[in-house]
Amino acid sequence: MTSTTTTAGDDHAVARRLADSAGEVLLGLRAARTDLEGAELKDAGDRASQEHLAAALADVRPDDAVLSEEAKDVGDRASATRVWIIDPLDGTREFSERPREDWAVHVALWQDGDLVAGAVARPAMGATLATDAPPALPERPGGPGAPVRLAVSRSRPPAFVTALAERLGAELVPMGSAGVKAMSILDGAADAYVHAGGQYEWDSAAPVVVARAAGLHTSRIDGSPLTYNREDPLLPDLLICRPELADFLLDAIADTHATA
Ligand SMILES: Nc1ncnc2c1ncn2[C@@H]1O[C@H](COP(=O)(O)O)[C@@H](OP(=O)(O)O)[C@H]1O
Ligand SMILES: [Mg+2]
Repeated sequence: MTSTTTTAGDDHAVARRLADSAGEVLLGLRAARTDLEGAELKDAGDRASQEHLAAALADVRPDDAVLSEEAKDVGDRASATRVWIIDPLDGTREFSERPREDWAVHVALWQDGDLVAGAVARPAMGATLATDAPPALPERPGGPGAPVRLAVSRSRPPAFVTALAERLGAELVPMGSAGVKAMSILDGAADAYVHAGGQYEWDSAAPVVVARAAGLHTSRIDGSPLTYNREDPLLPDLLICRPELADFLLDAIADTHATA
């Protein structure tokens, strides 16, 4: 683990540093353990990143609670005032498919009712985005009239997304990892990320807080707010998109559901 002290940096900087250092652990593991593949590589990655992040958080933020995909949800996390919501390896499948780059580390902080800081590291791409320095949203290539590009899961795209894409004349951009899909909007490679059918708070917390800091729209697919640190961490659907497309996409999603 990288050396840290309890006073080192504000929460935004801590989120970035932890996501980056966990990414280094994962890159090192993937390079060194050429004997591992498939489920063994996935498990080794989940475990190594979880151990790193748990130790780092215990060091720099010992009084805060943690909700992680890879740790038992114990104690009174849901009634805590500060909770780090982490996914040590998002896009686990893609991590195990060398040399794919579409996997991420998610580190977010929830405080007093909402997400307040976070980072999404994309270690194999060398591209971390965080709330300490949110990027400016690039122009849409082709301008406002260009077909909408929807980032979707490459392994389990929600059934309604195909119908939605047909309704919109949109292009599907399949890739792994919720964080990679959300950040692809900030890279200018997609215009929206639509998901439904299952996911958990750790899959979307860091992507959502970084997306919001950069001015993107974030909501459930019915337009209601995404809320975090609930007793049950199931958070099965979301829409993250360029702000000027939000009403258009929410209407189209509602129409698609109405006619399904
Ligand atoms: N229907 C579903 N139910 C539960 N989790 C889902 C899901 N669809 C996607 N996810 C989770 O969302 C993340 C991104 O998935 P995808 O790449 O398919 O879009 C993955 O996280 P993990 O890799 O952390 O498990 C995946 O497990
Ligand atoms: Mg995940």
